Amino acid sequence: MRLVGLTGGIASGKSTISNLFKASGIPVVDADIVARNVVQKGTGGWKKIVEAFGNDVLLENGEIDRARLGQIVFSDPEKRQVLNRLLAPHISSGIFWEILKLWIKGCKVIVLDIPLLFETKMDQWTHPIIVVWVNEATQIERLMSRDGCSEEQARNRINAQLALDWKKSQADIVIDNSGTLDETKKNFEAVLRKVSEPLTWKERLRSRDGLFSAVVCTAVGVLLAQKNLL
Ligand SMILES: CC(C)(COP(=O)(O)OP(=O)(O)OC[C@H]1O[C@@H](n2cnc3c(N)ncnc32)[C@H](O)[C@@H]1O)[C@@H](O)C(=O)NCCC(=O)NCCS
Ligand SMILES: Nc1ncnc2c1ncn2[C@@H]1O[C@H](COP(=O)(O)OP(=O)(O)OP(=O)(O)O)[C@@H](O)[C@H]1O
Repeated sequence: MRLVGLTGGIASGKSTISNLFKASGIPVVDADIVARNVVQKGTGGWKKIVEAFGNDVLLENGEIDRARLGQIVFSDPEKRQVLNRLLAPHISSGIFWEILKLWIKGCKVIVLDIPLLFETKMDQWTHPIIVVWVNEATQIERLMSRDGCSEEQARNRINAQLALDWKKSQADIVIDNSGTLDETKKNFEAVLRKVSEPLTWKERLRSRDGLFSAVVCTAVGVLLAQKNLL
């Protein structure tokens, strides 16, 4: 099994690229969706948030008021660290279960769309690592227009993550998404070819079928050896 890391900066275009992967038949685990599921009303993550941040971050229906919590944590690094620390175990185990489900199905290549791949050190589990990069002016412009936020709020969100240029320097593959969507789709074709290359031996052993073959071969080997010894 090949675990492809997909990351970048906020609003750099990760979801745009993960949609292209999905359209090409490659399954994607989306850490933002996992992070939303683990804080649904009544879950362990929800309880921890209410304990730490109080009822002020709840909507009338009891769900987390994401806009309110976002305002708090993106303007206060200490509170953001608290939130990160509380949710990290829930998010990583949620991602693990999603991978396990796809492994059981026999998927050989899985894309992990994780905005904080480097920040959470999950990069060590993925190869290759794809970084979706945009220049800063474009990133701010797209973030403001998508989320309807001010430039200051956009900069706060960008500064809550490691620098996108540094992430770019750590990437195996960089997708420059500063141009038009058509240009990005064209760049994506080469990336898809690279990601879909035949699995290495190690990756094959990590896949469901590879592990099954290894177990069968070992069992047959042991049986033959026992027969020869008798
Ligand atoms: C703060 C919250 C409530 C804001 O919710 P909101 O719906 O406005 O944003 P959403 O969840 O869609 O995230 C949008 C983007 O913000 C960035 N982001 C989210 N959380 C963080 C964080 N803790 N630090 C830095 N950037 C973050 C990511 O690039 C993400 O793609 C929410 O982002 C959250 O619960 N974050 C903590 C969980 C987390 O770490 N998520 C990232 C998964 S790796
Ligand atoms: N090449 C492009 N040209 C124009 N707009 C784009 C391009 N790529 C992405 N966008 C737009 O920019 C915004 C951010 O893109 P997207 O949601 O894919 O980023 P993201 O990295 O997944 O964001 P987040 O970190 O918040 O999850 C969206 O409104 C999207 O439609």
